[in-house]
Amino acid sequence: MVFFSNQFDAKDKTVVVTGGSQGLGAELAKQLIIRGAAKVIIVARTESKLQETVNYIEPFKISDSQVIDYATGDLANYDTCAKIVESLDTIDIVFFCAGSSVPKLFLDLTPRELSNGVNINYNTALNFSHAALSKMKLQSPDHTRHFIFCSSVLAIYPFIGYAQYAPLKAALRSLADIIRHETLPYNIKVHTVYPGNFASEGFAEEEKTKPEITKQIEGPSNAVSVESCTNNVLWFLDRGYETIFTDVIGWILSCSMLGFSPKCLGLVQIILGFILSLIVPFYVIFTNFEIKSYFKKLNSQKQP
Ligand SMILES: NC(=O)C1=CN([C@@H]2O[C@H](COP(=O)(O)OP(=O)(O)OC[C@H]3O[C@@H](n4cnc5c(N)ncnc54)[C@H](OP(=O)(O)O)[C@@H]3O)[C@@H](O)[C@H]2O)C=CC1
Ligand SMILES: CCCCCCCCCCCCCCCC(=O)[C@@H](N)CO
Repeated sequence: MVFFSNQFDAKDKTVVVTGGSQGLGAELAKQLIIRGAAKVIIVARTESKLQETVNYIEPFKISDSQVIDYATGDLANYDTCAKIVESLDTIDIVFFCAGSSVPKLFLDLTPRELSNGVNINYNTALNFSHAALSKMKLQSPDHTRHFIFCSSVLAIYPFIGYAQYAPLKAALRSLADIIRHETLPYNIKVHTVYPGNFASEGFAEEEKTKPEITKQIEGPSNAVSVESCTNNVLWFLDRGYETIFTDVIGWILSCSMLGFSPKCLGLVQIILGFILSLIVPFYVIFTNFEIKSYFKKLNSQKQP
């Protein structure tokens, strides 16, 4: 399947993009309009930003019959998800892009930041996928529909600074794997994207609180542009991949944790997985050493 193009047909389809007011979601919405989607609905909490993005995408329409619209609401709330789904005639494709992280040391996070992490990164996808699937189940499965979950490389390698975020992205991997089973009768294909860093508005926000040690560890994942990240996602969707990475480092790290999820160049991953399993223990010793030095430095700065 993987070797044939056009496995992802957005033409004349109705697409919902959660978190579509900025970053990856907004760029995906634009590309889907360019690809001839009949209707693209972007969803987020801030109405002014949604209006701005709709105005930005409008000129990219390739036909007057296309619709780019928005819905406002907090998708961590189930009733909001249900209302948005109810307002649509049909749904063919959902991109679950809502998500954001506050990178800090665990004990520096406030209780509100902790619960926001769960709500924004997990509950938005949990609730909206449930509400959307309840509707899509009743539609005729005469063409392939798609769910695309946006996880993170951090679901594969979680490390210091991301306690508020990475565990929820790992939960998304699990949720997507389960929904992939449960949608088999409905001709809905489930994809999970594991992006590395990309330079969105959300990423710029993250950088403000990100501890030095976190920046140090994620050094090999340089932020790519939002456009390049979006193009990579669409390239792999077109070729039918269910597990998608947006940079090479993410794909390499994934070899250390293959499990039951669909593979991406599986045979090479298995071989690389073996090699990685020999290297990783040394990498862990090195990283632990770096983390201890970081805390020593922090403590010496605190005590004058
Ligand atoms: N940028 C990066 O480096 C990486 C990002 N990712 C993931 O990719 C996805 C897209 O990232 P990015 O483009 O950076 O995201 P941004 O932070 O730039 O945008 C997040 C979007 O989600 C919306 N959103 C947040 N909370 C809610 C909510 N409760 N209900 C509805 N909408 C919500 C925001 O709008 P509003 O606040 O108005 O609701 C905004 O539209 C996210 O899931 C992110 O975790 C993964 C790996 C790397
Ligand atoms: C042999 C072992 C080699 C190990 C190399 C380690 C490289 C680590 C790369 C981590 C990339 C993290 C990207 C985070 C993206 C994200 O989700 C945030 N921007 C939050 O949104």
